[in-house]
Amino acid sequence: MPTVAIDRGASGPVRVKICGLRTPEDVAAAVAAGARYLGFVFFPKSPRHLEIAAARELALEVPPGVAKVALTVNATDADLAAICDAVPLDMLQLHGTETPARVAEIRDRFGLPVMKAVGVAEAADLPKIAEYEAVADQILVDAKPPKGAELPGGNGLAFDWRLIAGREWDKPWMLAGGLTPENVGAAIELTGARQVDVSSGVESAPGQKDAGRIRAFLAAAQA
Ligand SMILES: O=C(O)c1ccccc1N[C@@H]1O[C@H](COP(=O)(O)O)[C@@H](O)[C@H]1O
Repeated sequence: MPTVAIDRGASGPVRVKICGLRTPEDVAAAVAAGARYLGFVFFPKSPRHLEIAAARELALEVPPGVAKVALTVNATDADLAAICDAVPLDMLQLHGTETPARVAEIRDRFGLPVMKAVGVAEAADLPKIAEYEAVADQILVDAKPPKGAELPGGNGLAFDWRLIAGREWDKPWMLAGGLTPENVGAAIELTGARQVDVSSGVESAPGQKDAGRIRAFLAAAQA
């Protein structure tokens, strides 16, 4: 059963997702700092990739009330089944080119809330959000990766937040892409985001989380 409510987060502090956790120390630091979502990456090209057994061990350490999110990229049903069977999860984050129909299929088949990432670089990218709102439980509004990028996310790249300033969507949403302890306050102020997601911005090197930067990010997001 999911341990967190999925809503707009209108009341209370801004909710933070720390993504790409790889060690028990990472999990402990994110939980102690007050993260509401923890992301585990299942994408072998990523420096944050986890084997399923390792993710299971980490997920078992997460207290109730903190959502455990599996990030996948164009995963097959077999891949998803292997992850969902072994790892206690609260949500799937789909970060590839999954179509709205595929998102709906995954949501039905695996019985978990789904957050679909939508890449934004210009105003013409925004209508895609509405397409996915119809089938996903949450939308992750992320920076579109540069052409030819190895990773479809986790590149530490921000988009022009003015593109979504004051925008409202029907479904809960989260802001991502190049957020850091230094810029997250401005990003929240400009966009009105009530949920934010970070990976590279709380690392000392790719895949190496930094407990001090995790604390600083939470403090800045919730200031
Ligand atoms: O973090 C990764 O390695 C990753 C790999 C493949 C797809 C998405 C990935 N990360 C997600 O990307 C956004 C933004 O990350 P960043 O803060 O700009 O580094 C975030 O949602 C991560 O969950």
